[in-house]
Amino acid sequence: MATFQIEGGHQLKGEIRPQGAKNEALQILCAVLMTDEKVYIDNIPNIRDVNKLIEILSNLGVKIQKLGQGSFSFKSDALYLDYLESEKFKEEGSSLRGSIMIVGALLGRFGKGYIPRPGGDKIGRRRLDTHFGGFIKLGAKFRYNKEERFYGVEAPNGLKGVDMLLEEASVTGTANILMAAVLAKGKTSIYNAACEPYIQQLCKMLNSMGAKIKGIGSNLLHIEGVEKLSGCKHTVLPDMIEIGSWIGLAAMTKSELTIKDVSWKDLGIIPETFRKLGITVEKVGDDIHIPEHKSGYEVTSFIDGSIMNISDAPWPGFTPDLLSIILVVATQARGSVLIHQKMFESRLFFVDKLIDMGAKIILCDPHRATVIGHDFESQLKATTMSSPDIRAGISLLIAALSAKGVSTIHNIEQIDRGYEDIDGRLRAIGAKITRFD
Ligand SMILES: CC(=O)N[C@H]1[C@@H](OP(=O)(O)OP(=O)(O)OC[C@H]2O[C@@H](n3ccc(=O)[nH]c3=O)[C@H](O)[C@@H]2O)O[C@H](CO)[C@@H](O)[C@@H]1O
Ligand SMILES: C=C(OP(=O)(O)O)C(=O)O
Repeated sequence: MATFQIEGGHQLKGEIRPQGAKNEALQILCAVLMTDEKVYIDNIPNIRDVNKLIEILSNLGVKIQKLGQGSFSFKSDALYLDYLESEKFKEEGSSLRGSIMIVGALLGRFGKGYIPRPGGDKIGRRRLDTHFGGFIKLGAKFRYNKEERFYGVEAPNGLKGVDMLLEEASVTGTANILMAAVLAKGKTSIYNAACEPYIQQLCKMLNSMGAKIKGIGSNLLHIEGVEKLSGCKHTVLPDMIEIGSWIGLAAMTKSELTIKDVSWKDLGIIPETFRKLGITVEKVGDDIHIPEHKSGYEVTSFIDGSIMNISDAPWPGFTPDLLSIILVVATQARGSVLIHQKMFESRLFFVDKLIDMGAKIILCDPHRATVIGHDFESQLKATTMSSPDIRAGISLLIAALSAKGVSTIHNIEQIDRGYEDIDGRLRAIGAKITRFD
């Protein structure tokens, strides 16, 4: 278990370039399985989850070439599908969430796909019903081995297009069903589809490979099945969750930061949500500039004067992955805010650690926490903690960077799952952080 030691209370300054998006890269990497031609991808982040998925692809027989930093080519012309039934795959496939999307890609192309119960953050129930319900509607036979928690879908005679209404707008579920449907016979429609920028990117990539997807960006996708896909070139967007993390870090440490080339058009409601906490988020070309918040930041209130409430919702609502960061930033705001994590039921428990550090938070129930901001009148105190999940981990890191004294964070592998060279990049803007492996 690796550890960070952080000397908090220092102001940071400089420019940050966001990494490629973790959750887009995981979708895009699965899509390389859908053609026997070469696929070139740029801006792939060098993070644990993505590297694990690349390893799974390599074990499946994908020929992978690293062409430069973040640039790779993939050729899936001779796959070892037997690997899918090996013990090795049962171990590797269950180590991250993103691996689930190889099922749709393989089912579409080869008529079969298998996966052990995928990993990812332990932040609540993470059901796969939407995924498998969609495959079954496309004509696949489903089997589940309860003992081994191993899922399988098979369609030896191919998939058949169908109209479907998803039970929930699942992000990886939509990506999975979409990949299967583009190679099904006939027309499919997916209503209540997730429509976040990363799904849009997947649709654009598949279309550039020869797929016929319409309705991109909406919650109703129309797909006309094709027989075969070809190679393509694709560039992964900057990571909006990382961008939000830098905004939160800048405000909390009263630092001036410029976040370069953020792709504003794909940030949706994210900048506006940080503004609700009183944070100045300036648009400078395609960069975000956060000025030094010398006199803190004040939570806005609703028109009727009622207390501010920030909650998550499927896109274009506010992403659940940034709520932990919003929560930590609220601990130093002027005013109070109710954080409502609607999607995941175990994601707010990390507030105990913030309370230990002196933050004023009432955990109302597993989904809601009220934060009463300190307005910088009292600094958080350094402590020793362990990172329970990726976003709680980065939030605790932000808290530690703003706190008085030296903090220790254990289990930083959680942070490394989604943040590339986080300590190196923090040191480059003036943070005092050391990694112990
Ligand atoms: C690898 C990856 O891409 N992971 C992301 C993906 O996970 P993932 O695709 O696993 O998450 P889902 O979109 O399936 O659902 C997340 C949770 O929200 C609930 N839910 C979902 C949709 C809905 O309309 N109502 C509802 O309550 C689900 O029951 C589930 O508990 O999307 C999540 C939601 O943005 C993000 O937190 C994860 O970072
Ligand atoms: C929940 C997350 O990731 P995963 O779905 O990979 O666990 C996240 O990125 O915040």
